[in-house]
Amino acid sequence: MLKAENVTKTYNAGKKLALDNFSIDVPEASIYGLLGPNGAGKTTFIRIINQITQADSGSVFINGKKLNPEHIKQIGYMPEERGLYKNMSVGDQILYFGELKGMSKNDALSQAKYWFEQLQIDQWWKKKLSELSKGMAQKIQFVVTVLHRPKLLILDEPFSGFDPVNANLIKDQILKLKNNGTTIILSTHRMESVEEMCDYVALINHAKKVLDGKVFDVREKFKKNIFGVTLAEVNEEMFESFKNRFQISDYSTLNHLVSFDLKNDNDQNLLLNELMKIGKIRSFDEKIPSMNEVFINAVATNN
Ligand SMILES: Nc1ncnc2c1ncn2[C@@H]1O[C@H](COP(=O)(O)OP(=O)(O)OP(=O)(O)O)[C@@H](O)[C@H]1O
Repeated sequence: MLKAENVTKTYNAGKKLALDNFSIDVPEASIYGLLGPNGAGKTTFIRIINQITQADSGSVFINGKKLNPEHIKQIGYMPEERGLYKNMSVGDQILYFGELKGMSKNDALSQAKYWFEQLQIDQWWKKKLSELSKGMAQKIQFVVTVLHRPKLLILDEPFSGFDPVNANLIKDQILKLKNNGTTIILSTHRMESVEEMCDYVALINHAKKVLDGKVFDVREKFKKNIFGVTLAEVNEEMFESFKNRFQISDYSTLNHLVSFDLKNDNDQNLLLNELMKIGKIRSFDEKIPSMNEVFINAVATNN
């Protein structure tokens, strides 16, 4: 749905390179995580898509068409620094932003009604923004972002400021939007959200893309052939000899259970066979690195 080809952007008359030949492909109706350390270039890319700033070179396409001002109405952008008017009422604010996106008043009202029900905020219409808490205001910002039914939704840290219950509420709404065909770019530092929600990710470091792909494939790529094992009723003598033959790390004994991580360069079925002789197998699973580990690893190796 969105394609970026060799996008390069500099600031300060070319002295500061913020994006260096950045290319990605965002499939339709997917959630695409845009990750990277502070200052990597994520916001710069998002601003280019939103036409707040222009790339020095390279191109961005939406559904095969070169990015142009007509696309703005198809995009919903929730920036990290939220931009609502403190002294305006919630209702007026929503109608104003709806109008900016080309909606009729009636359409904006009926969409607002839908979202106010979904987010359980029916009583807030007449309140001033200054009367709302940070999390409450953020719900309004979310409504403003999705009101005009954008085909492309760009969310920058959408969960910051929400308590766990409201974060879940917003997460479910984002997943629902995706299931209904919206394409979503999610920029976040919360790796657990990436694991839970994203289909694809790209990681930017020092202005360059250092990896991209399906979340599952990216995690698989970083795995180190480590298996976690828990055994009960362990034969101590056999376990000692096993320990001397295989590489064991993170060993612990608790409530008659022995758990350890095992680096396995052998066939895993053979390994399981060996383990079965030592005790009763309670669990045996391959350790796939978390997105947090992938992030730290990828950034460390690309510094
Ligand atoms: N208007 C600007 N003028 C000069 N330099 C800028 C400007 N905006 C961003 N930069 C620089 O460009 C680089 C990329 O910044 P960007 O805001 O895109 O990073 P980011 O990945 O969004 O970071 P964060 O996770 O902290 O939000 C940084 O080194 C930043 O200092």
